[in-house]
This record gives sequence, structure tokens and C-alpha cells, in this order.
Amino acid sequence: MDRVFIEQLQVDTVIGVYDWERTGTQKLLIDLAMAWDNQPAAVDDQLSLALDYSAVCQRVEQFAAQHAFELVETFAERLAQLLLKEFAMPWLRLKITKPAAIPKAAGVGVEIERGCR
Ligand SMILES: Nc1nc2c(c(=O)[nH]1)N=C([C@H](O)[C@@H](O)CO)CN2
Repeated sequence: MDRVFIEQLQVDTVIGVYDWERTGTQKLLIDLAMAWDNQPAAVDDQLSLALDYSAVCQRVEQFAAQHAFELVETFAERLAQLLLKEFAMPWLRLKITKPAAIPKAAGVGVEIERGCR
């Protein structure tokens, strides 16, 4: 199966377990790989048959703005289930990076795969 991908999408969200993390938003970086058959869109050069990565980016940004989870695990799981359902993709790999959480690390976070390849 082909893939459509999004790299290092920056979103702002309230996230974290500590009190100081509950008072404002932090930046998350989102990497997504999504299974999709790209051939039908290519035959007629038609966006309506493609997995529209700009629509996915918009939905991810909206999701981040509307939620305030404590764990990146919860953010990842809930977002993965939403994307599988709303965009009817059969499989995705989703990486959530919290770049400012650990001063001496470039980033920390989780990576999950859901659905069937
Ligand atoms: N596995 C996880 N570990 C930790 C998380 C998390 O979401 N998943 N979160 C924190 C804190 O919120 C941290 O980001 C603040 O530095 C700690 N560990």
C-alpha cells in the first residue's frame, strides 16, 4: 500500500501531568505516515480521490486546540482513532514529540501504529 506523510507538523495544546503544564499551551511535533492507494488520484489528477494531507493537518491542529490531555500516550491514541475513522485510512503510524519537556533532550514522546497495513 502507498503512503501519504506529514512531517514535523507543529501544533499547540495543553498537555502534561504537572501543575505548571496545565496553565498554558506547549508545542508538539506530529509525524504521520498514512496508508492510502495513491493510484486512483494519479489517474485523473484528482484531489477528491487522494488522501488530502492539508485536510489532515487542519484536523490535527483542531484536535490539539480542543483537548487538554495529561499524557502524550492519550493524545496519540485518541488522535489515531479519530484519523482512522474520519479519513477512512486503513493504517497509520503516528509519532508525537514533545520538544520542550526535557531540557537536555531534543525531544521525547511516543510512536504508535494502528489499523492494518
Ligand atoms: N510516558 C510518558 N512519560 C511522561 C509523560 C508522558 O506524557 N508520557 N509526561 C510527563 C510530563 O508531563 C513531562 O512531559 C514534563 O516534563 C513526564 N513523563
